[in-house]
Amino acid sequence: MAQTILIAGLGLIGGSLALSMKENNDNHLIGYDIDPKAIAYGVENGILDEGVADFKVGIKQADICILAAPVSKTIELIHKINEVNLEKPIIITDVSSVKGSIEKAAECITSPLVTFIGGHPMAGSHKKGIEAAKSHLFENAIYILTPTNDCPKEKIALLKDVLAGTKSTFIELNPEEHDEMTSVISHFPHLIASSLVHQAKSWQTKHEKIPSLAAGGFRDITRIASSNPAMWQDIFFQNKHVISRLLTDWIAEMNDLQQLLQTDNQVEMYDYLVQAKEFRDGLDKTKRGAIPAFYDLFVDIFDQTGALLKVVSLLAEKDISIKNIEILEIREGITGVLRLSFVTKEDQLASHRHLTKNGYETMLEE
Ligand SMILES: NC(=O)C1=CN([C@@H]2O[C@H](COP(=O)(O)OP(=O)(O)OC[C@H]3O[C@@H](n4cnc5c(N)ncnc54)[C@H](O)[C@@H]3O)[C@@H](O)[C@H]2O)C=CC1
Ligand SMILES: O=C(O)C(=O)Cc1ccc(O)cc1
Repeated sequence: MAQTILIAGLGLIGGSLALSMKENNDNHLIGYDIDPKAIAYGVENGILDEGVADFKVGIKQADICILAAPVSKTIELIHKINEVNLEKPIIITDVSSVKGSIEKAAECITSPLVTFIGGHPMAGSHKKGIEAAKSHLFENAIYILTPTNDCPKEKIALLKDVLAGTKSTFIELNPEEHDEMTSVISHFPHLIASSLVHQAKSWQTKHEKIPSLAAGGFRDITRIASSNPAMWQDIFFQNKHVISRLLTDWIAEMNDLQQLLQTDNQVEMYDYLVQAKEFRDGLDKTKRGAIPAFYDLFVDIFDQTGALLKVVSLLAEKDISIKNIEILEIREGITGVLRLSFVTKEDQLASHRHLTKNGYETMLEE
């Protein structure tokens, strides 16, 4: 049955969810945002069927409401629900990167017409705003739901059905598990990535060439530091207890490493690196992680006019779609390296075969 869906918060995630739902069903999509420009963009570009200037007006019409504002603003919207005189049953979900504080706010909802099911699609980008929204953003990603134990199964099934266009895989967790796990694999790494960038920035005062030396490894490990600072600041404070615990463990571990260096303990340092490599390599052998990554292929090229075009044309011949291209280590007149990213392993392997056949030296990222 067609549903009326309100999306409150029309940014990267709200906009992408709207697009993914629009492609796959005939539901009526209403959008609300504190920024009227986001609503106008959604309506003018056919992402939404309708915009509303008042959250309370939108939620009264909706069968399903998706809260997609920053976490702290989503909590404020949840508190507003009690001010609305709802007239029909509604499923309310959210997309926040933190679930404990959201669940706590949802416990305050008094209306028996509301079923609250926390949600978190585990995909994103460094961009923000509805202009950056993509219908395929959540494809192959894990979509976490945090229903309470007494949540009716048919309501969970209906929500999954409405979100089917995301083409993500749903898993159910409780909010505590969610906040610990996402802290380990997403929130805390973000904090460390930003701190590494700060370290490079402060050493730049001594060595001004640091930015031009910052190569593959540094760029890989700090990529996420380029994401939306306002969003991450909010996430850190909403999940501050878990992040704080991880930070304490991390500081202790850094002190241990300092100790190994100062006591010239090469054996234990080697062991530390081997264990990290084994765990990291094991991650790649199992399934792709919760946040979709890409399959990379490194291709040696010569810095000649048209070198990039030649590689791209060869892959186009085979109808292979490239997700991302990065030129690494290019220096005038000598070989450089292209990093090509693919969505599937098949595309990665087919590109490897085709480019090798055409005389290119390539290296697969295993
Ligand atoms: N960006 C990412 O990579 C991911 C973000 N998330 C979560 O999604 C949520 C939204 O993030 P993005 O879409 O990336 O942010 P965004 O900055 O692109 O969009 C947020 C939107 O919410 C609107 N907004 C702010 N306060 C509001 C309020 N009180 N009422 C209605 N709208 C309001 C803003 O005007 C903006 O349009 C956050 O809770 C974040 O934790 C979840 C997965 C990935
Ligand atoms: O691309 C990445 O590595 C991300 O970290 C994207 C992301 C950001 C926030 C989330 O809550 C979930 C996923």
